[in-house]
Amino acid sequence: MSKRKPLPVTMPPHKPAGMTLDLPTPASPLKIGTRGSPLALAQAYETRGRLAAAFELPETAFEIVVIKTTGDDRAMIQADRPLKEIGNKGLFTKEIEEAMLDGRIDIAVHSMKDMPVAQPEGLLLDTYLPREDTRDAFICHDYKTIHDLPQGAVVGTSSLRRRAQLLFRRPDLQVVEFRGNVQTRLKKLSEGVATATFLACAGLRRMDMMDVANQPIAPEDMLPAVAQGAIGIERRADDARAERMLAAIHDVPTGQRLAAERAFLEALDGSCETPIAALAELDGDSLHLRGEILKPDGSEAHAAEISGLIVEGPDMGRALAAQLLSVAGEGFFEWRD
Ligand SMILES: NCc1[nH]cc(CCC(=O)O)c1CC(=O)O
Repeated sequence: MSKRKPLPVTMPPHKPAGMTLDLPTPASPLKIGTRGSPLALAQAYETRGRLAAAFELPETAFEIVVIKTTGDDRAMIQADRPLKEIGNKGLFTKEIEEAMLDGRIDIAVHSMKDMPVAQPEGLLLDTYLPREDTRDAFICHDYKTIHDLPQGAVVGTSSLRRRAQLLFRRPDLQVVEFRGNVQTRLKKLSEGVATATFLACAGLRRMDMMDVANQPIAPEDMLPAVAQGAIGIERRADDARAERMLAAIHDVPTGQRLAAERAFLEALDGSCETPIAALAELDGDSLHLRGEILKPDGSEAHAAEISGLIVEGPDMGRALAAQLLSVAGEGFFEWRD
């Protein structure tokens, strides 16, 4: 009986002839594009850390390139002006995607909940890091839950979804615009501009601010935004190096969940102007999807859920959207232009 000699551990993985992996080096780094907010930077560092670990590269083989977007421009974004008036399509992504198409950056790191369902020609957004906590947190110094807030209390949020969900439960409350990054909003809260606000647990965790998120809200009480808690990494469709590198850090379960949630969003033709919530969860080989649509003033809300095989996720997303649209009836989206 002949035994095969085990391969020496130092032997490089088999590569077909002519296909070099062409990894980045400090002299020729992989350029990671990101916005400059503390949360965006934390997400870019996490991406860099995972890529460096997967390919045993030093951090200097990567360059973080901060890109200012229209959405970050303080003069453009006056605190009291609704984002939809400024034209929110690509507000936080346009300049980053242009930089990628120009080759100034190789990949871009995004919060998936801020990303439209379709990307510009030539770009792909199909890599996701393992999803964080998907819940919203109730941020309030004096009260534990929405229901404990006094009559007429002021709540700050710039999220149409959170505003609608809140007013659906507590029509007496007053909602004020709370623009800016997480730190800015927390500052406004401590200055007394509002009694309470909401922030995603995921963002707080990624910035090591879990003490702030001490009042997480169950999805039964506030269904999160589509893709909340997921980081996505975008690349040029023709960049073979980026494709191979990102494949090594992609989280398949997160991709399956987002496929169902984003199909739901797409079927509703959702944008930042539409209060839409959805959450997919996996259990073995099945997927459970919950969805909700609301009127912006919280006067009406419709929720439904669906279960099936993971592979049917996108179909379930579309089916759930169709079901909610038929329940809501024609005219539900009438306020939309
Ligand atoms: N729109 C801003 C935004 N985009 C993603 C997150 C949090 C992180 C995430 O949900 O992945 C936040 C801030 C917040 O909602 O508290």
